[in-house]
Amino acid sequence: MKSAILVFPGTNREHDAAAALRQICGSEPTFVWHGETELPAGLDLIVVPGGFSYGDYLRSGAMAAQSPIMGAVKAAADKGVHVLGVCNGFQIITEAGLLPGALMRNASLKFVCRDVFLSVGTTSSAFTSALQIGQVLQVPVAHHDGNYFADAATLDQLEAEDRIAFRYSSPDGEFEEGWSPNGSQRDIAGILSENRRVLGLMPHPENAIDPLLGSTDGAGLFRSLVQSLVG
Ligand SMILES: NC(=O)CC[C@H](N)C(=O)O
Repeated sequence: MKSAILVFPGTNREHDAAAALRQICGSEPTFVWHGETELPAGLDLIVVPGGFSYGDYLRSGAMAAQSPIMGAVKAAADKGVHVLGVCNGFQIITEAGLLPGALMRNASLKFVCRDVFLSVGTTSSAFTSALQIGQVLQVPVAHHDGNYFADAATLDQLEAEDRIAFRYSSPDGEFEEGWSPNGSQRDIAGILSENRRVLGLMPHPENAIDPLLGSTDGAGLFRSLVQSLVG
């Protein structure tokens, strides 16, 4: 599996993403600086990792979305290359127009850093194929702008097209008040693009791959990728 991890000024999870790709997918990623205009040839996966690109100034992800490398990312996505945006990466690819909606300030107006529970919404994507629908994953979040917003028509479309990959839930997989860390519309934690090859999610699966970190539930996403993308 050939993968690239983008690095912007202020990115801080690129090595966590690299560790997950190494440990679970058995592949060594290439780091690509935001000022580049080309990506390595023959990529299967582009990871846009978490962090505080451009210090979250203006709006989280808004400035990074205008970086030189994003033209190549959009062109690759148009050709069907898989793109995984985690946390700030989700914000960046949404600002770049690869996914609909926006990530707004958490409803609490506070930075939230803790484990959350995610219910798997679909297994029909390369990111979720090794999971089960309704399976509950314990994965950490660390953000202040994770409140997913889209208009009702877009949310209905995401649901109708089975594009909600993950929802915040209780540990039993129930959608009850109090479990979402940020007030996202319809408890959305992660969504897929129309062609199902771009996934953006706020929680950090790359930080839940080792028992020492309290959970290995994030490993299933990387296992799905390696099963789906390595033929
Ligand atoms: N961990 C992250 O990627 C954080 C994303 C962004 N800086 C926020 O706080 O919302």
